Amino acid sequence: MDDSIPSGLLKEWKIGDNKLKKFTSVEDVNDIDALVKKALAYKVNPLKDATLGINKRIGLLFLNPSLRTRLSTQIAARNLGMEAIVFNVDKEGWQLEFEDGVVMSGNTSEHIKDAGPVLGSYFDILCIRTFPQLVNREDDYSELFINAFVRYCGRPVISLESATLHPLQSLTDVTTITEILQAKPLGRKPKIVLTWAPHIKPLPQCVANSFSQWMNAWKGTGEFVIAHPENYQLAEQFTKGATITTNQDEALKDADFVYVKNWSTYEDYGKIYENDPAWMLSLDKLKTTNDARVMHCLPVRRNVELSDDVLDSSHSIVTQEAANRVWAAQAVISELLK
Ligand SMILES: NCCC[C@H](NC(=O)CCC(=O)O)C(=O)O
Ligand SMILES: NC(=O)OP(=O)(O)O
Repeated sequence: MDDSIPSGLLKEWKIGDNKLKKFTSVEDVNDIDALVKKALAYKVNPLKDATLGINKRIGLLFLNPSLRTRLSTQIAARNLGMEAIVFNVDKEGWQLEFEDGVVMSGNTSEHIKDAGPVLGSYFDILCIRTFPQLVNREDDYSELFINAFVRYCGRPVISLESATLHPLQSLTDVTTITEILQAKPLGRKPKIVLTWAPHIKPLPQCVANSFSQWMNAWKGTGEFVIAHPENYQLAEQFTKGATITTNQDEALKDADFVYVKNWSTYEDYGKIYENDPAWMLSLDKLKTTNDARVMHCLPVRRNVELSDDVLDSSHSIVTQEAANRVWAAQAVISELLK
């Protein structure tokens, strides 16, 4: 499949100014398409702003594991001339406390109120990954960790996936869809389907929430459909505007893009109610689609969430999607550097 960007298009692109101050949600972005164009322009010419971040430092703090986010963000920063320092707080740092006013007589050794300003003195931009606990919905959905981080570090913050959202992933996803449609235009806006998939562990709702939020905000979305089993509805604040169904076959009809993701329950929070393998996308199910491209943020559990025959087929664009993480991160960092 040809996934290159037609070079003529690049000349016509006027890349707008997003005036980003932080990047924790689609709500921080004024113009999604401008950011996407910026990402695709970096893909064509990775080093076009190679000195923009010279003598600047970006700190990447991980409270949870990562492959793509950590590496692509470091590469993106390097392409802009920045020094990137990764800190695995969960393994190498003091255990951080994020709640205000607590008596710190338990496991946490350092408050974000103290660590935040210190980190802010070391770095020009700070990034953090903090998964949800999946125990108390109110706590997770208040985004306690990333909000405290934003509040106390005094620097522009990039979310590397928080308790409820994964905006760098979603920007990449919109970028990848745009890239594919530019290489092979449909002549109409695409039908995009987010489908739940089985998994063995209770997973965050972040990627699904975030994809829904971006799909609903993006002008390029034609029809956006979310398919999930009974009792797997996501938070309405992110899905409002989407068509929601429990009939996966119905959702898949004529789809141009199918985004596959597991999430745990939102209402009765953080549970697994359903693991019917019938929800796993197969080549057979893709027959009613418009030769759909299949997306997944990765990591993916093969033959649980997605079958080998789909992942290893030409439908799958998961590698292209993951590769594009670099350009999305580079677009965001460069906006924050301005
Ligand atoms: N950053 C991308 C996804 C991260 C996380 N997946 C996971 O934890 C998968 C773990 C596993 O399969 O063991 C999620 O769904 O939000
Ligand atoms: N998609 C994604 O965020 O991957 P990592 O968890 O490996 O960073």
